[in-house]
Amino acid sequence: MSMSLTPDHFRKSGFGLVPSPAPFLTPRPERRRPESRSSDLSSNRQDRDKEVNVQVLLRCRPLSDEEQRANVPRVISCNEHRREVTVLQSVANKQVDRVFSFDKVFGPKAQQRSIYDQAIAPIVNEVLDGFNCTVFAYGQTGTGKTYTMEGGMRNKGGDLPAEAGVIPRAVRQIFDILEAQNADYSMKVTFLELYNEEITDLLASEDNSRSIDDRQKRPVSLMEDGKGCVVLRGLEEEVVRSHSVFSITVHIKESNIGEEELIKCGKLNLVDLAGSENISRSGAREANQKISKTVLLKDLFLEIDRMKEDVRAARERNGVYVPHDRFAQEEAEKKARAQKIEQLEIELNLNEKEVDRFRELYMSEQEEKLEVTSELKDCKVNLEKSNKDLLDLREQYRVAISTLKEKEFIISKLLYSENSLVERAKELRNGLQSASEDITSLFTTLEFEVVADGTGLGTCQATKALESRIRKMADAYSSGIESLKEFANAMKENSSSDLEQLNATISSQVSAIEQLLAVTVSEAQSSIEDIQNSLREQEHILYISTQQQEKGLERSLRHTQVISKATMDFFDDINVQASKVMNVLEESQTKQSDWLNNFHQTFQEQTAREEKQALEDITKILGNMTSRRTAHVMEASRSMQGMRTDEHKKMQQEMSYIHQASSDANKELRRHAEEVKRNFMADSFSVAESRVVMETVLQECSDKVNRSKEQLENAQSKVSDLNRSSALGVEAAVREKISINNVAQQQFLSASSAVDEEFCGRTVDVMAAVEDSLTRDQESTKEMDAMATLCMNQLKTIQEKHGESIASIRSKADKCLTQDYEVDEDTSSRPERRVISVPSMSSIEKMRMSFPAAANGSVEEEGENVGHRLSSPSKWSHHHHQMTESKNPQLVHSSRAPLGDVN
Ligand SMILES: Nc1ncnc2c1ncn2[C@@H]1O[C@H](COP(=O)(O)OP(=O)(O)OP(=O)(O)O)[C@@H](O)[C@H]1O
Repeated sequence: MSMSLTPDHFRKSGFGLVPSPAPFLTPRPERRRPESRSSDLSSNRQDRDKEVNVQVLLRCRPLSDEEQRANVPRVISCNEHRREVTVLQSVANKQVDRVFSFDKVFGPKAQQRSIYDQAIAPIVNEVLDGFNCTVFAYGQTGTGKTYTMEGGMRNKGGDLPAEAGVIPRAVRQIFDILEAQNADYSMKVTFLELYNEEITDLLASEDNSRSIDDRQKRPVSLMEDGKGCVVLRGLEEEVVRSHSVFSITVHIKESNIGEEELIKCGKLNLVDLAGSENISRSGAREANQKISKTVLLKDLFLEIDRMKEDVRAARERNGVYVPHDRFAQEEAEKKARAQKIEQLEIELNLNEKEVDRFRELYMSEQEEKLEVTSELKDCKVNLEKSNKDLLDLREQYRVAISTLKEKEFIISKLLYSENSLVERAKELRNGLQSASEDITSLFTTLEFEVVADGTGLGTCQATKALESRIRKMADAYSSGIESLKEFANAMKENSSSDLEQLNATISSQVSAIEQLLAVTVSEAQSSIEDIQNSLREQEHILYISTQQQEKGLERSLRHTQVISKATMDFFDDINVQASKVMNVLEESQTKQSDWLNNFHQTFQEQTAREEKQALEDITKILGNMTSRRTAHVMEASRSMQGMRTDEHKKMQQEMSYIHQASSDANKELRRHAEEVKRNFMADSFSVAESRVVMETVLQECSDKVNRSKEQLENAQSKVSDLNRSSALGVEAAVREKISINNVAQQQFLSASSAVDEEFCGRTVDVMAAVEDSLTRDQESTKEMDAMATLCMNQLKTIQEKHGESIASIRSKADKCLTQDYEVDEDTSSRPERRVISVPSMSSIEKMRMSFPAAANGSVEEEGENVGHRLSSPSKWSHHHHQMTESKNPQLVHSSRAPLGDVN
């Protein structure tokens, strides 16, 4: 037997038994897959099934007890591993074997369970996945087709027996799987027999009697088989020619997607074909003997489908019944439904208008979005431009800052110099004041000296003091210049420090501006990012709302289509029913008209006959004729009443049909209307939601744009304020410093000019004093020269004339010197005073003036030296002392000990 898993209308599969010279069993090496042989069949099955829709499997039954007893030779050898069947043949004592390949080979030891698990269970799984599959058994009579498909049905306490075939196992597997999945399902089973080109529903109880009757009527020929046995030839052929089709249709509720219910529908046909050798042998299909078995099977399947369609149509026809009392109600419901449909159409129109409005709103929002995007782009461009301007301004600001730094440095230096100069000018002024006081005191002293002394010695001391004062003044002037230099340096340092301070202030302002700019830029960027995010969000929301609207539209369209289809079906049904009613009415009218015609004809014939008879016997027949007419009319009216009753019944039946159809349509319409209403409510709700969300998002977007605009304006105003304030601060500081510098400069100039004037005045005074002292010195020198000449003459005279009176002269000289010394003795501790207190030459000369003229020659010589020596009083005494010691030892000696020589 071979089992073929063949394609059905949509897909698959088959089964076949026993090798025979059939097209199925031709070697097909292209179907073999060596690489997949070793692997598990069940695991590879799905992959193969994707490519191969028809599989041919072979099952070889074991030899029966009878065959074993008869020692029937084996003619077939199965190789399950290689999936090959070898037909053993010996021709002329030569072994000529033929090898056939199949998709799967089951040997004699294969059990029902393993065959089912390997070959049928995957197909049942695919049926439960929603595919249509067919398994049919094909082979010669007695090869085990029925055993394989049905098997032993003996039940062992609820479990399937080991010999149970494909059909009970498939049913059991389907129930087990669906119950395990706790699925919501329905299963329909038909068991049809195709017998003598007629279909019999084996599960329909009322048809059994007829088929049994039909079969009982069939002639059976009783024949001898030549071996002493009797064969029921006719019965055998007819029985083996029957095909059986066991169909399982499964509807499984898959899941709900929204309002829709998904239902999987799968169908499994398990076909047990008639013995393959009997079709040609029976003679019933002589014309088809040459037809290939594929064509035959196709024929059979088409016929099976046709029969199934007939059965379904018959069932549907018989199942539709509309009671009369529901007709009026359904009519009313129909009207209400029509109104409802109108209302729904109006609502649908309104919905469509609303959808159009939403679409326009969406388009306008898209346009607004585009505008916002363009504004954002403009804003970006402006921002970039302002950033560029800001960079330029920053560069200019940096240049200005560097210039300011330079100027500030110079200003700080100048300020420091000015301060130092002022300080130094003050010190110098003090110095000059003290110097002037000193000079004043000096002049006072000088005047005093001049007044007190009146000689060249006081003038010399005054000159020395003047020189020392001038030196001091020069020192003070140089120190003042030094201090001025220091003051200038200090001013320079002060200027640099001030400039550095200014620089630090400006740099801090610059950094503050930069920070402010950075913060502003980051804020602007964050606001731009916020705007972009909100735009993206808006896009997303618009996209979602559009999708939802589209879904809602699709849903409403679908429901509208369903409603219109249902309405169309309903009106078609009504048309059909109306046409049926019209047919019935026409039929009844034609029947009535026929009957009336017949009646008229009969009436005319009878009237003619009666008229003829009436001529013969008017009085006798007239009464009979009247009674007969009355009876005839009564009969006609009765028959008409019966016909009308039938018609009324038919009409009632048709009206009940219509009522049923309209109630069904009404229900469906109501359901669809509710569904449409629900969908519409959901759509409107989602649209309102999306509108609210879009409005809020747009509001947020506009708020963000306004905020960013305000931030930008704030930043710009802050930057400008900062620039202005920094510029004003810098300008004010610079002006202040410049004014301070100017004031300091003025002060410095005035102080320096005052000091200069004072110094010049002092210098002029000193110079005048010096000149005065010089002239005085010259005059005193001249006087002293004259006096020295006079003294020298007198000394020469004194030396020449009188040496004796030296003692007296010495004593007198001692006395004079002692007196002079006493007069000129210095009371102060200063050495100058001691110098000044040295006895002057005039006093000596005055003393000499009292001596005779003999001593004048030696005095003249000495007087020249004394006159010269007077110009340098400090040296003079010393030189005079030496001279007296070297040139006139007597004089020196006498000067040291005047009284000694004299005595
Ligand atoms: N694999 C098997 N193991 C044991 N017995 C089997 C096997 N296959 C078939 N048989 C037996 O062989 C006999 C014939 O089988 P079956 O009636 O199923 O053949 P068939 O092909 O259906 O014949 P037909 O075409 O006349 O219907 C039966 O008695 C059955 O029990």
